[in-house]
Amino acid sequence: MQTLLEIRRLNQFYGGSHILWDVDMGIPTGSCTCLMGRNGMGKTTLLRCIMGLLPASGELMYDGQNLSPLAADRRAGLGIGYVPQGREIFSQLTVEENLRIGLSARRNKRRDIPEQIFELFPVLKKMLRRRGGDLSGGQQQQLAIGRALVLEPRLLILDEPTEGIQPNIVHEIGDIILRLNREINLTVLLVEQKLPFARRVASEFRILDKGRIVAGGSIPQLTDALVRQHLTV
Ligand SMILES: Nc1ncnc2c1ncn2[C@@H]1O[C@H](COP(=O)(O)OP(=O)(O)OP(=O)(O)O)[C@@H](O)[C@H]1O
Repeated sequence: MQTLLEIRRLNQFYGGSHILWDVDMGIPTGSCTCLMGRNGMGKTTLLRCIMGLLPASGELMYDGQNLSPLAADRRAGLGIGYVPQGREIFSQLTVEENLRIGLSARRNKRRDIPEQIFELFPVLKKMLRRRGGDLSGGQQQQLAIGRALVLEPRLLILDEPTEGIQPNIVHEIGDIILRLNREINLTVLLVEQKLPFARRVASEFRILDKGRIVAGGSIPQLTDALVRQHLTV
């Protein structure tokens, strides 16, 4: 199995607190890998380290390239799309303006929004002139994913995309992630707390417990014992 992103001995500190401890993790090319763990175990922190939004020591190799010396915008430009926790939609900007923000990180100078985004999210086309703040939670999540896809990434990183979203829309977000992964061949790294959702969309899992990777494998290897030990509250 080829690895698109390889993390080796990653350590991260917030001031004096040691948050991530010698994290070793590989994201197989073509996988949908779910990073799991209870609240406060370091999942968001790890994603932010990958994106270059937080400093960390250790090795980060993406498609054979060393990411460590690169600033966040350069990492995005290599084809890593990021949908942050809480979505971070600009509520005063229109849907179109929010999508255009994603274009700024592109390597080539293409300046139009790829049509594929509107095929995936028809609602965004209908709402192009509406302000981001007027969209529902589910629509905002679609906009946040759309904005990350404007880069035409190879790796898409999503931080709890179903948080605060109505159950019927959660299923729809799952369908979209499955399509991106299976049809468009995007490699996906996802933080997700909802177990049925993770089991449905992911092919691989990794578990963080107190800042350390304590388990991982393919989704059928995510046993009830592991769930009890590391995930249930
Ligand atoms: N800006 C910060 N300064 C200091 N400590 C922080 C900061 N952000 C997070 N932490 C601490 O780092 C640890 C990991 O937080 P992180 O948000 O990465 O966890 P998480 O697994 O993503 O949790 P959640 O599911 O609640 O988002 C927590 O103990 C948290 O209190």
